[in-house]
Parts: sequence; structure tokens; C-alpha cells
Amino acid sequence: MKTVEDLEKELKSVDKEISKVDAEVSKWKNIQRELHEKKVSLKNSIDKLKTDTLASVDWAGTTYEWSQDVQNTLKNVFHIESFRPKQLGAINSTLSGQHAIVVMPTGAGKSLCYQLPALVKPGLTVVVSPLISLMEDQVRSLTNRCIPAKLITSTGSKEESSIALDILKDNESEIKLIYVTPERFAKSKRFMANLQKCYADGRLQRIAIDEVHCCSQWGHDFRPDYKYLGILSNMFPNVPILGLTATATASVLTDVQKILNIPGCLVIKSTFNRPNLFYKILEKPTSQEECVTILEKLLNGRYKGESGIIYTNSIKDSEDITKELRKRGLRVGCYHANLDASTRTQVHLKWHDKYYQAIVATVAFGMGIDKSDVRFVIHHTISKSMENYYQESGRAGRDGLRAECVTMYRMQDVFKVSTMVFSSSGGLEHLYGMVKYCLNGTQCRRLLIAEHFDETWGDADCNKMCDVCCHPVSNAKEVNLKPHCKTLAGIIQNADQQDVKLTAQKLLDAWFLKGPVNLRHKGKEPNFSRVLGEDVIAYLLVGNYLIEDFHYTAYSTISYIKVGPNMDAVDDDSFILNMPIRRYSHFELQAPPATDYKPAIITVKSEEGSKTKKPKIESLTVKSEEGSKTKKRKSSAIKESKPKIIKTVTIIDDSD
Ligand SMILES: Nc1ncnc2c1ncn2[C@@H]1O[C@H](COP(=O)(O)OP(=O)(O)OP(=O)(O)O)[C@@H](O)[C@H]1O
Repeated sequence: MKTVEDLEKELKSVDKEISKVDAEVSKWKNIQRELHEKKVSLKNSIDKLKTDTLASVDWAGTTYEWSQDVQNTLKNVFHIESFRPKQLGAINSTLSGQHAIVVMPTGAGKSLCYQLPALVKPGLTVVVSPLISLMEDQVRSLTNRCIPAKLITSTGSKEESSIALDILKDNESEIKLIYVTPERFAKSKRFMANLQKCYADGRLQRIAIDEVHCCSQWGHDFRPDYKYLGILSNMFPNVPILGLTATATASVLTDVQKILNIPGCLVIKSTFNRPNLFYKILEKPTSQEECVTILEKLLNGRYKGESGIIYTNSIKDSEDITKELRKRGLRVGCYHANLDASTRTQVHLKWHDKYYQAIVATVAFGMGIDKSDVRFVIHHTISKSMENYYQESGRAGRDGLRAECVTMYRMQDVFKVSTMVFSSSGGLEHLYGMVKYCLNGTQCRRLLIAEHFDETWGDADCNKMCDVCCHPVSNAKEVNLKPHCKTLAGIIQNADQQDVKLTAQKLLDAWFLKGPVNLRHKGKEPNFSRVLGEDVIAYLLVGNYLIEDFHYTAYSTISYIKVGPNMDAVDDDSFILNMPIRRYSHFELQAPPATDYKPAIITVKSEEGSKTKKPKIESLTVKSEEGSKTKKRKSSAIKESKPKIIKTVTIIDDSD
């Protein structure tokens, strides 16, 4: 019989064995993890290679079996003379049966990429779109062109909905495009059953997914119902999926391909450079009243008689600014998510019809704005990311004529936004990208936007259409931040010892020897302005020398400033940190800009027919109600005078 000692000995040896096995298991688990990582990386490389290989094909050819039909449909049905960059490639690829994602900036003409193919081949194109109003506009405009299209909504009567649903299984139906929201795929069994019948009958020609970035949580407009669209590629093999978006970040595009189950699909991306948009950062005063005065001057001066949008970051700001501008006699509308749908539509229409010169809006005013002559977009507060900024400012100048994107920047707004976004994944990182853009005073703003979209644009692409390129500084002065870093870290540590938390404003006060004496440092006041001091704090924040620390109160969230991880390096002898000093360049508020922006090609559609010409800026034929005259004038005059135009002037961007 074994003794307790024997058993304990045995137990020890089993423990030893277990440890050995654990070590082996952990070794194999590591190997397994590494292999999984390798597998994912190989899959990604394969997908990327597939995408690159597909992208290297010249899809914009004109010798496909459908090429003649495509040209005829373009001219005779859409009454368009020529394709814009990448449209033909997108059309040919989807007609070839490829899954594809088309990435084009706002207003570049994405809809044509699925509307035209729908008419060239037999069968039905299902278009998924997130907004009913957007779909209504599209169906209306297609119907006006005698293109049979229908919308399936849950807002109409049961009978209407039933008729629309039956189109899917009616082999005799003439409808070519059917618009649905993504919720249909998730929630309507009848819709899915009819769609399967449509597929089984060989009538499902294509699935187009508009605003396809809504699939991805990385995008700026995530919609949970979009994730159900992932079943489509398996459910309907051989039916090409065409995703369309104006969001071009690589992570979003890869994510979208994964969610839709079409990894490695063709990605057709046109340049995101909007050459007609002028980018400007404007110094924002500290008081709301002064801000309103600037807006008033801009609306009455620089943008007199022009349409635009003023973006604010809160409902309260949008209401207050609207009220103040109205008091000063300006016609502006207010738009935010708390207004009911019919009020929002009213505001939108009044702006569209030029009763309102501008809409003062939160970002709720976004998707579905189809006004081509927006001449200015002013950001009263910075956007929460570069991606958002590009989308919001991109609502200007869809007609290709010069338009301006002005952002009012002040350090205090960084915290207004950071306290809203800090809890979302990547929120602060994205915001700091926007702050870097505002702090920049030496690099072309277009280059910064290009970097964001992984594109490379040359200096020539700007054509002096940003404030930095307009007022280049040959020898930008720099401020050596090393001593200031030490002072600021010292102030924070001193406050910490007294159990006091510092907001950025309080930190700034203590640094400039203002505010409570016990929080001030013992050295001298900085020998530069407080505005530059604000820039230094923001610069250190985006560089991780300072960090934000968020605290909730009953009514709000407060951002306090703490020393960040990169501050450790400041004590090294070799540490160097110089910040280029930026200056706000002059910006005329009360007079229209002297423009020298020349659009690439102008197509003048006249009663006699359409002609495409090289820019004919010196002379432009304009027919007024009084008759037709040809005037000699400079390009700037095209924008400034407002003839009663009967002929349409369409600007085509030929940069590819
Ligand atoms: N090749 C073309 N030539 C001239 N006009 C075009 C061409 N393609 C499209 N358009 C016009 O450009 C305008 C914008 O097109 P569309 O609404 O499809 O843009 P979009 O890229 O979908 O924009 P958004 O991202 O805002 O939805 C429409 O009025 C459309 O008729």
C-alpha cells in the first residue's frame, strides 16, 4: 500500500510532467498564433495582389461587345457627352461581371456607374442606399429621363410596397432599377424570397451598394444593417456587386471587402484632389459675438449672393448662430437632428431655392445634399477627423467652379471636440489628425489631404488654391520647444502636488504667469503671444508630449492636461523639438476673392448642340433674357457677375 509520502512524490512528478506539457502547449500555441498571423498576412497579400492585378487592367477600353451601347446610352438617355475619370472603367468592369468598389469624391458621378450598365444588359439592378430621401431623388431623376425605376419603402402604403416587391418576381416587368434600404435584407422575408426568385429566373443583373463605407465601423457613417449585405455574394454567385463610396482610407476599403465577402475585388479609385476648392484656416476669436461678426462679414461681403453651409459642432451653436445672424438681417436656415423631418426638408428646400443664403448646421446635414453651386463651406468648429472634414468641406463646388472651404480654428475647440470623441475607438487619433492640419503653416494643405488618402499630389496640383501656397513663407521661423516642455511639465507636476487638475486654459494661464499664483511657474513669461502659446500646447498634445485626461461631471466631460509619454525624452541632452511658427495669412472678409482658378474643360450646352472646349476663360458666351452677347472678360468675372443664364455651363474635370 502506498504511503502519503509516496503519493505526494508521485503528485510532484505529475506536476512536473504537467509543467513540461504546459511549456510544450504554450510553445505550440505560440507557433499556432504565429501561423495564424502568417495565414492572415498571406491572405491579405493575396487579396492585395488580386486587387492590384485587377487594377492593372485597362478597364476604360472601347472595344467591348457592349461599348457601342454604352456610348449610345450615355448620349441618348443621359444626354452626357463624355465620361468623367474612371466612370468608363467602372462601367466596363461591372459589365464584365467583376465585383468592384468605386471610390470617387462627392459629386464625381458615381451613380452613373450603375445606372448606365442597368440599361445596357437585360435584367434588374438592385440598388442599396442608406437614405430614403437620396433614393427618392434618384428615382425622380431617373423617371424624368424615362428610365423605369422604383423604390421599395416601408413609408408608402402597403399596396405600393406590395407592387414594388412583386416587380422582383415579375419576369415581364420593365423596371430596370429597384432601390431598397439595407434593412430590407435584414428584416423582410418577403423581399428576400422575391429576390431569390428574381435570381433563379436569371433576372438579377447586378447589386449596387451606395455609400458602401457604411459597412465598416472604421468609416465615418457606420450603419449596422449594412453588415447583412455580407450574405449576398454567397447567396447570388455570379451576380456582380458594385460598391460605391467617397471614403478612401485603406483600412475602410479592406474592411468593406471583408464584410461583403469580396476580398481582393477590383478597386477603382479616382483622385481625391478637388482642384477647384480653396482651403483656408482662419483665426477664430474667443467670443461667440466676434465669431458671428466674422460670419456676418463673410456672408455680406466675400460670399454676398452665394450659397453655402456653416458647420457647427452642437445643436445649441447652430441655433444660437442662426438666431444671431438673423438678427443682423441675414437669411440663414438652421438644420440639426432634433428638428422633425418635415422642418428639415423645408430648410433644405429653402436653401436649395436660394431663399436661405446659408444653412447653419450640425453634421446631421450631410448625405444627400445635391446642390452643385455651394460656393463656401465654413467650419465654425473643427471637424472630428480629416475624413469628416474632407466629406463636409467637399460639399462645396460640385459644379467644378471655384469654391472655398474655410475652417475657424482656435485651441479651445480641440477640447470641445475631444470630449465628444474620446470614448470612440480611434476618436482622439482622428481628431489630432485634424488638429495637425490646422496647426500646419508651412506645407500645402492639399498635400496633407493627399497624405490622408494615401495619394501623392505634386505642388502643381494646388495651383495656389490653399492659404499656405497663396502666401508661401520661404524661411519659416521655429520655436525651440525644449525649455517650454520642461516649464509646462513642471507646472503640471506642481499642480499635481497640490491636487489641482489643469485644463489647457489653466495651463496656459500658469505658463503666461496669469491665474492663481500658486500654480504659476517661477521663470519668465514666454516671449511670444498667447495665440502661439496655444499652438505650442496643441502641438505637444498631438505629439504625445502632453495628453488629455477626461473626467465626467454631472453635466459635462472635462479634459485636463497631463504629462504624456514622450515628455520623458525631453531630459536627454540630444533631445531637439522645434515647432515651425505659422501665421494666419490675410483673408479679405468683405470683398469677393480675386480668382485665377481655371477649370480644365468647359462644355457649353447650347440650343444648337453641345461642344467640348479647352478652357475659354477670356471670352464666354452667355445668353441673358435680353439676348445673347459675347463679352471679353477675365476669369474672375465669370464668378462675380450673375447673368440670367439660359445656357448651361458644365465644368468637366479631366484630371485622371
Ligand atoms: N460624365 C458626366 N458628365 C457630366 N455630368 C455628369 C457626368 N457624370 C455624372 N454627372 C452629373 O454629376 C452630378 C453628380 O453625380 P452623382 O450624384 O452621381 O455624384 P456622386 O458621386 O454620386 O455624389 P455623392 O457622393 O454626393 O452621392 C449629377 O448631376 C450627374 O448627372
